Amino acid sequence: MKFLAEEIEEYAVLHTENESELLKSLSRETHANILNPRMLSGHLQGRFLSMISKMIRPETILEIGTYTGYSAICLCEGLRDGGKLITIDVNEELEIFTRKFFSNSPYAESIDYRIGNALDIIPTLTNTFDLVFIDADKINYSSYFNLCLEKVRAGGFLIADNVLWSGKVIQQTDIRIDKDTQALLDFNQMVHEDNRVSNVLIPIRDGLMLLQKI
Ligand SMILES: C[S@@+](CC[C@H](N)C(=O)[O-])C[C@H]1O[C@@H](n2cnc3c(N)ncnc32)[C@H](O)[C@@H]1O
Repeated sequence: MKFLAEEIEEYAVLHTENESELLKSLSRETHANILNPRMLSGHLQGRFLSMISKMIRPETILEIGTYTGYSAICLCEGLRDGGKLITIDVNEELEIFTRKFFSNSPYAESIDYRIGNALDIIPTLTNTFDLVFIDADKINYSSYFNLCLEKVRAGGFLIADNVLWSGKVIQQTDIRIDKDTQALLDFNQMVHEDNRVSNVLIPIRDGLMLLQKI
């Protein structure tokens, strides 16, 4: 399900800041060479993440689900001088491709790229985060939220991607609900009811849940 009419999305992109040349070539090369390129955040969402990061001016960001690094580079655009982004991905096959773009970006020194299962790595992190971006396996969204919340400073933010899951979150209940959809339904309900955070579900691209720790 598309949430925006195609013409409206095109108009929104046309009236949104351009991607950098680096992001354009990252997107092009991901589409040409890497499986599942639709996982990449893309122009409109990428500019949105960049803008959010520039509003927060984070010192420390955690990203769960690097893929080829598009959203990581967008989020780095708002980092304070000397700030750091830790990004985690379990897929080691993406490492060479992704590291090349990180090295060629202005944020080479700011990005700490870790290969491994986020469920194992997050508990080892001793940082306090200003911003967390959750964009990995949907089945573990609630676990990522629970693992990360204690590491987010009061007033800090979490963003979870794909929370509308192509509209499957509102599908008829007589159709069998798959595990990913159920995990997102549970996540959306859980954070909505959690009084430690305030939340807004933004229907951009595949749905972003924006959360602020109270
Ligand atoms: C949707 S993609 C991320 C897209 C990226 N954030 C962007 O916007 O360009 C999801 C990524 O999560 C990774 N992933 C899935 N399960 C994971 C896990 N348990 N730990 C770490 N990464 C995981 C996948 O390998 C995949 O690259």
